[in-house]
Amino acid sequence: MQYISTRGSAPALDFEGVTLAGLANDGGLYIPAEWPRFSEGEIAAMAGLPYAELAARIMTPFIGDSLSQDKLRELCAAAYGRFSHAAVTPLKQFDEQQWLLELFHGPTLAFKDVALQMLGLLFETFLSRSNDHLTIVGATSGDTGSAAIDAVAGRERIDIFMLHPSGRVSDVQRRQMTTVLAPNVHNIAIDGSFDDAQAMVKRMFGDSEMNGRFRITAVNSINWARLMAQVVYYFAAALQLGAPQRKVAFSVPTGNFGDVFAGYVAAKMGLPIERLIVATNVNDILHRALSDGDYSAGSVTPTAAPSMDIQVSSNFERLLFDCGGRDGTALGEQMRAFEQSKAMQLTNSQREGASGLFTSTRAGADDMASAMRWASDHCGEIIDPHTAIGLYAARSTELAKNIPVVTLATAHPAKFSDAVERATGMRPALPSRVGDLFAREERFDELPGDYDAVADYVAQRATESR
Ligand SMILES: Cc1ncc(COP(=O)(O)O)c(C=O)c1O
Ligand SMILES: N[C@@H](CCOP(=O)(O)O)C(=O)O
Repeated sequence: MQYISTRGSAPALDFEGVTLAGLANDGGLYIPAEWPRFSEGEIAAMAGLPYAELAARIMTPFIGDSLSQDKLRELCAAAYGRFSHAAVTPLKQFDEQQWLLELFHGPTLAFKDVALQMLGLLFETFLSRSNDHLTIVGATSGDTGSAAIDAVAGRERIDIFMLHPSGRVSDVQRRQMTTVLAPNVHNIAIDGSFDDAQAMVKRMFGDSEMNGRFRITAVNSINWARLMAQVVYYFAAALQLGAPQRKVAFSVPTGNFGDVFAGYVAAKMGLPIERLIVATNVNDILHRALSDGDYSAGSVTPTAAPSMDIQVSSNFERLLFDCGGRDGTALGEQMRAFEQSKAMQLTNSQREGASGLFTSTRAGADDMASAMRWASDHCGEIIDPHTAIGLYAARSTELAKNIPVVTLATAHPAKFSDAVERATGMRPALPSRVGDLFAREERFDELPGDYDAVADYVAQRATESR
């Protein structure tokens, strides 16, 4: 399998190459040169497989000969062996049509673990071949940070620098990052939003001095391997609900467009998906883009679903590339203009391509709180604010009654206990697997939202640790 850049001028790479590269060197994102496709019979044969085996089957065509089948199965068993639920991503029924896919049974209580446990092992495997050293530079609105840190803390050939927006993540989210005191973990609170942090990370990839000296890679969903691993749970859920004979819809709480793009990939691979519902909070650039073509970023409004407080959604570029005729040169121009003006209008082919599968809904604070109360009052389930946005969108989208709608439960409610308590009157307790989080020492540095300050910090620490 070869991967190409959405901006058309970076070299094509194999799976090992894209995993270690993160972002393409023309500023684009890597995407498979063509979509692998399973037949209906091949999909039917996956029903009932244990999660780790299903993961190996789905990942095989993307990995090509970068890993042997034995090694791939070993890594999947290790990655998904750390989940606290035997099903890894269990499915629950809410009513005749509504279902919940719980993606938060990993070590850091959010869906990010599903991909990052695997990515940490992939980095380790590929680095052991070259004896090289990697510098991970990532941005987080709260969940990617802890999941990535958990996946690589203490690994000898890796340093991780994680930027979070100061004061804009929950206490649990911050502590899950800042109480990991392994010497290769460097937490930075920046003065700014997640978008500011993400822009600095992308700029560092294009900074030939930094990238040349430190071999920078990504743990954000700009890294293709993240999305590949997220495709698996769409198959897992749909197979339980009758796929490939029955179509299923998914409602996905969306920020950086990675999770829902993994659903799009599942559809491209042959999974019969009726609709992908993109659920946003008031930071609704994706809702505006999908409903009337207006992709223009305003300033970020802090909400009770902080992980979705994002305006510039990295993975939307992958969709625009695939739906808009895979013209990297044209998309490169369109994206560079967007980076300057922070506004663009989707082309007709991009809009038509997206409308076949995607629909979108924006949820305000009251919509989110009422969805939390509905889940609690009618189904006895406490859900987190991000999941609530997905559930609100799922329940407000008109679909035929025989189509099951699966809301992705992206985080454990205890990560956002204040917001959950405000909406439902109930305060969810932290599961014992995160331990004594509030008794642990924290360590992080604060930096201004300034690229040079962050680059100097990374350069100094990365040099010291070699
Ligand atoms: C809990 C939670 N829900 C939803 C999202 C949105 O997912 P994505 O950025 O893949 O669209 C995030 C952050 O990414 C998150 O942490
Ligand atoms: N919500 C995310 C933001 C980063 O998204 P990613 O999926 O691209 O890593 C977070 O929690 O950090």
